[in-house]
Amino acid sequence: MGAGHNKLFLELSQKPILIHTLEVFEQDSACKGIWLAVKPEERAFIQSLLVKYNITKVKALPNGGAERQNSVYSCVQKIEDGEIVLVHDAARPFITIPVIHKLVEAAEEKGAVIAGVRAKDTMKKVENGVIVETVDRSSLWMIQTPQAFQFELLQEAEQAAEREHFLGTDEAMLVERLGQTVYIVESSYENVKITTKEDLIFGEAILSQRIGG
Ligand SMILES: Nc1ccn([C@@H]2O[C@H](COP(=O)(O)OP(=O)(O)OP(=O)(O)O)[C@@H](O)[C@H]2O)c(=O)n1
Ligand SMILES: C[C@](O)(CO)[C@H](O)COP(=O)(O)O
Repeated sequence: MGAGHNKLFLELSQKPILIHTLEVFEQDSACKGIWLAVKPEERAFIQSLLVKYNITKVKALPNGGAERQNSVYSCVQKIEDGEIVLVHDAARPFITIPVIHKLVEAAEEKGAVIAGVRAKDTMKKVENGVIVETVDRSSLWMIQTPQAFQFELLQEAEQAAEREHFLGTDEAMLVERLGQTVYIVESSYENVKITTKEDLIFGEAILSQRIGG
């Protein structure tokens, strides 16, 4: 993003991205608690934001790690018990309560369910600037968060990955390694991960359309 500081503090419609994300879970009456991994040097500022925006469901703010998976592990260690746990990127502020509920309902039945959308573009595998394969996109999905799991399954998957020094790019990979089936719930193309500057423009457009409509 090149923001010079944590991109999650950048504002969309005069509110930090982090707060947009937290507000969705705050407003979801089915959400019993939020565990938020933070950089130690940002903890006090984040606590002040939670007070300012009246975010009340945060149960703990453990230290995050070098990689996303390490941060998730810190949070999972702090959760004492639970039924369904959702892992969500703070950088995906446009998640909606209906998608969250679809995930939770499916996870209650199936154990492991993740959000995703179908690939829209033609997909090719490229090596050293050369096309090596055109991949059949009919079975390709772009994976998002939330990723929802029965708590004990996520705990087991996280502990196994930690023990075996396996680093994945999402939680489903850790559960797949256990031989467990992971299911998909169709989400929305609006649930983007704010990654580059253009995503801020998409984000403002999504918000103005939601407020306007
Ligand atoms: N060490 C890390 C890195 C990322 N995340 C979480 O993972 C999400 C998705 O990661 P992303 O934003 O893509 O990665 P960053 O490394 O934070 O950002 P960037 O790629 O823009 O530098 C972040 O919103 C944050 O919630 C985390 O908890 N711990
Ligand atoms: C979990 C994720 O958001 C699914 O798309 C993504 O894999 C996170 O990856 P990042 O490299 O940490 O952004």
